[in-house]
Parts: sequence; C-alpha cells; structure tokens
Amino acid sequence: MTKAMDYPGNLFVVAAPSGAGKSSLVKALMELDKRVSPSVSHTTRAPRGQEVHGREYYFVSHETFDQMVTQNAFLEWASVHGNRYGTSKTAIEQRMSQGVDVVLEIDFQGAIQVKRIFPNAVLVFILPPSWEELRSRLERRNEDSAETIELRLQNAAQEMAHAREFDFVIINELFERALFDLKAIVHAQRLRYGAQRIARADTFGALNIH
Ligand SMILES: Nc1ncnc2c1ncn2[C@@H]1O[C@H](COP(=O)(O)OP(=O)(O)OP(=O)(O)O)[C@@H](O)[C@H]1O
Ligand SMILES: Nc1nc2c(ncn2[C@@H]2O[C@H](COP(=O)(O)O)[C@@H](O)[C@H]2O)c(=O)[nH]1
Repeated sequence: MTKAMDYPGNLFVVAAPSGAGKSSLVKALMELDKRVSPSVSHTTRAPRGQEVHGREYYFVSHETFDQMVTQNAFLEWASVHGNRYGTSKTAIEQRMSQGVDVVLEIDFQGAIQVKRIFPNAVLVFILPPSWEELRSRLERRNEDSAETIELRLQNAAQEMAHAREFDFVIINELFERALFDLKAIVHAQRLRYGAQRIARADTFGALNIH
C-alpha cells in the first residue's frame, strides 16, 4: 500500500470506549464538513437497532471475514467485545487518492495498526467524563443487553489505558465543546499537510524534479 503522504486526502482515526460518543461526534462532524467521509467497516457482529448493511457496517459471516483476512483485504482488523471488525483497504485508498479526508471509527488496536502503515494519520481518542456517565450513556442508548453493557464497561479500562498512544485526547463531556475540539484537529491537519504539499511542490518545481 502507498504511504499517506502520496495521497491528497488526510486520514483521521477516532477511537473510544463503547458509549463515549465517538459515532455521535463523527456524525456531527460530517454534517458540518462535507470534505470528511466515513469508512464503513466489515464486522461479524449482528446488526443492532436501525443499523443497515452498507451504511453503519458491512455485516458479514465469519467465513467471509476469514476470506478477507486471507486475501489481505484489510488495512487493519481486530477482535473487539467478542466480534471481529476490519477496515477494507480499497475503499480507503480510492477516496484518499481523490482528495477526500477519511475518518475511521475503530478501536485502539486498529488505530495503532493504521499509524504503523500511515504515520501521518491523526489518531484521536475520545474519553467519557466519568465511569458513571459512560455506563449511563450505554444504558440510555438502549441498544445493548445488560450483559453486553457489562462486557463493554469491563473492556473500557484496558482501552482507555491506550489513550496516551494517540495524538489527541478529547473529553466528551459537553457535546458541542468536544465537537469544536474535533473540528479544530481536522482543520489543523489540513493546514499543516496542505502547507507541506505546497512546499514540496515548490521545491520540486524549483529543482525541476517531477
Ligand atoms: N456529550 C454527550 N453528552 C451526553 N450524551 C452523549 C454525549 N455524546 C454522546 N452521547 C450519547 O451517548 C450514547 C453513546 O454515544 P455513541 O453511540 O456515539 O457512542 P460510541 O462511542 O460510538 O459507542 P460504540 O463504540 O458502542 O458505537 C448515545 O446515546 C449518544 O447520544
Ligand atoms: N479495529 C477496528 N475496530 C472497529 C472497526 N469498526 C468498528 N470498530 C470498533 O469496534 C467497537 C465496537 O463497535 P460497535 O459498533 O459494535 O459498538 C468500537 O470500539 C468500534 O470503534 C474496524 O473496522 N476496526
């Protein structure tokens, strides 16, 4: 796979313990910023609530997921809360090569894999303001069984221990404040790499290198 610097699009990775609010934040970001496009992951998990195949996820069998692993079709994949999730390479490459900024909503294991392949990817970790609020958000969402909520809360501590490996950490207490922080990170990255690309183009032009 080509390195991130060769693509005009940026790559953002947003991770968080389940219920911290990453899907809500990414959805709100995309409503405000049409240059950001989501990646639709593949998962062996069953659909929940109003989820639609091809919109929230591609819901696939274990056999299909195994095949994709064997064919090296994933940029990254991981087992999370007892299910497998993966990001397909082709969809990401296609959009980034067209100058689209892609955002991945994935777990910390996947985020670390992505950073190894795309060192310029920006990793953002979303934290809840407290344990009580995390539990309460999962319960209020009303989409998971009590057993699933317990499993997700148990896994949250291990996930949050990896927050320091990320480029940015946002505490999602007041939603609008957290959204403002996420927008600022996206804008800063565009300015930074936009400027680097212009500088590279100028240097190459001056040296007559193409
Ligand atoms: N700042 C906030 N204040 C109060 N509630 C919030 C806030 N952010 C998100 N929520 C609510 O918390 C619940 C969990 O949010 P969301 O589904 O976005 O979490 P998530 O991190 O994407 O979880 P998962 O990984 O399980 O998909 C939702 O009901 C959402 O509306
Ligand atoms: N490593 C990856 N993790 C992913 C991917 N898609 C989603 N996820 C993460 O899984 C958990 C659970 O998600 P849920 O939809 O079942 O609540 C959450 O942390 C997601 O971010 C992926 O492609 N790769």
